[in-house]
Amino acid sequence: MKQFSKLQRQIFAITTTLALITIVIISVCIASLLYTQGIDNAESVLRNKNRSVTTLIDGYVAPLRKAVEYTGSFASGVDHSRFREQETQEKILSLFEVLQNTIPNIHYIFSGYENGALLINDYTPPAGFNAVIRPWYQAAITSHPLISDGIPYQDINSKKWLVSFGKTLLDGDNNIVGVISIDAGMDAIVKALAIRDEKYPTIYNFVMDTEGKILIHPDETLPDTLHQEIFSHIPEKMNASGSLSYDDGGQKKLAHFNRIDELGWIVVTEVNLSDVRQPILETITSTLLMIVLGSLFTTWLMSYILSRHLILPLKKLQNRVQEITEGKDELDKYVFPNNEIGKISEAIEKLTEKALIQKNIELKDTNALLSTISHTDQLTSIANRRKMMEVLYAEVSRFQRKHRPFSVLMFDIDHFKRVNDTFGHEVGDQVLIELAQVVKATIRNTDTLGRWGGEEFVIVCPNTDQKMALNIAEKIFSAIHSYTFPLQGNVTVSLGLSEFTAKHSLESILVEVDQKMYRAKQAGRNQIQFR
Ligand SMILES: Nc1nc2c(ncn2[C@@H]2O[C@H](COP(=O)(O)OP(=O)(O)OP(=O)(O)O)[C@@H](O)[C@H]2O)c(=O)[nH]1
Repeated sequence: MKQFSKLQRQIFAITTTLALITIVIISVCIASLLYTQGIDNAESVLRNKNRSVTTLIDGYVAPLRKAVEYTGSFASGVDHSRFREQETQEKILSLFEVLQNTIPNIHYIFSGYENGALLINDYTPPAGFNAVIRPWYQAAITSHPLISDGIPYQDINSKKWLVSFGKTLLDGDNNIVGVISIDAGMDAIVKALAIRDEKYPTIYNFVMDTEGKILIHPDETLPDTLHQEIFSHIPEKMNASGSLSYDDGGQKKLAHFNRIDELGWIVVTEVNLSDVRQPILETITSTLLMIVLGSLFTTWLMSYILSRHLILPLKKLQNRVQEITEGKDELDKYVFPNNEIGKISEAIEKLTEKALIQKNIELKDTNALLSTISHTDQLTSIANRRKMMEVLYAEVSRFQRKHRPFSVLMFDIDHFKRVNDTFGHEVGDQVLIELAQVVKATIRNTDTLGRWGGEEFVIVCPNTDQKMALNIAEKIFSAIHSYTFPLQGNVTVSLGLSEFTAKHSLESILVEVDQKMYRAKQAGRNQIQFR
């Protein structure tokens, strides 16, 4: 699994926290905005529906009321005060017929008179019929001189819902002689009220009168009942229209009403609040979901971009520094970005390289010093026994590969114990130092002089056969003899030498020169043994 760096986790934590805070703030704002908008929208739907139903009812009723006005006026050419005359009755009935045929919604058009008589086409009133006591007659009298409010009623025979408008008929002296009335079918109105809405399935319309009595309702069992719940919420000082919310037996409702004053009707359009809230909550949920997903994606994208621009160069820098310190030849191919981080990274990279080069130089110097120390005799500053072994090993190898001759000389100061005993150890040391310098000055640069131990010395001479070695030994002898040491004067040495041959090994030639040196001692010291 991919390991995230600490910086990546911190960037992710910061961006996520900021995103969550933003999500919460935006969510609350958007949720309240959407809720308010949703309710406004529902109110606007209610208002529009209510208005269209009201307009439809208005349009439906207006010609009927006009017909009532026209029929009852002298403009129709009928004098209703002469209703008892046969000729007038025929005139009235033929006018009714014309109106019934031209205005589509008229179910019945009829007139009643103060003597109880009824004038109507295609209907025979039952025996003893008295127009004056009929509700439509009384309503028109009550509303005089205006047209009576539209009163819905169910026809006994057809069971159809009808609405009735009536108006008083006057003689020349403005005395009431009867009532003209039109009954119109309410099918179209009931149909308009019953139209459903796809978005809000519980929307419906109904009509009630100014006392809260339901006049027309899609549920045909309800007319003639009181609707106290909504009526109590409609403002007493009656506005032409308005919105309200109320509690209808535990069901919260949102409603809009419109008054049709000339009918005394209130058209109400209402909907269950839960029905309105449902789509709002769905919109809020889906919107918030999109916001959350969008924000989380943006957060991830921000983290990714920040990581690419901030963390990747730093990681590469870390790798590069590691590679430099590990001394890798081929460095990562990554090119740092052209920004502050890239510039800092390049500077650190250069600094690391510089520091490493400096360290390497110091290390080389230290190693060289260590090598010198480990190969140098502390007292005389010439090669020590370890160095001489290395030189010998190298010469033996070269001899074996290239058959290049070389010789080994070993010498020891004669009676050195006496020097120490007579003049002290420090003088002895000084003799060793000076002797080494004298010998070193005598031999070639290519020859290596080393202290083998105590007062014993070894010289390895490359490209030197036995004869040449003897020559060197004699030069050394002559140099030592001619050197005068400050306190003890002259010293002598006993020397053994051998040329390395194919029969020798590194160990055997050392044993051999040591034995020759011993023989020189035995033979009286201050001499060279080469056989
Ligand atoms: N001052 C000093 N003396 C040393 C050092 N190394 C060895 N010696 C002395 O060298 C002397 C060697 O004595 P011996 O082995 O008896 O040899 P010698 O007295 O030189 O006699 P021959 O070799 O037989 O001629 C001893 O007294 C050692 O203490 C050193 O580094 N400094």
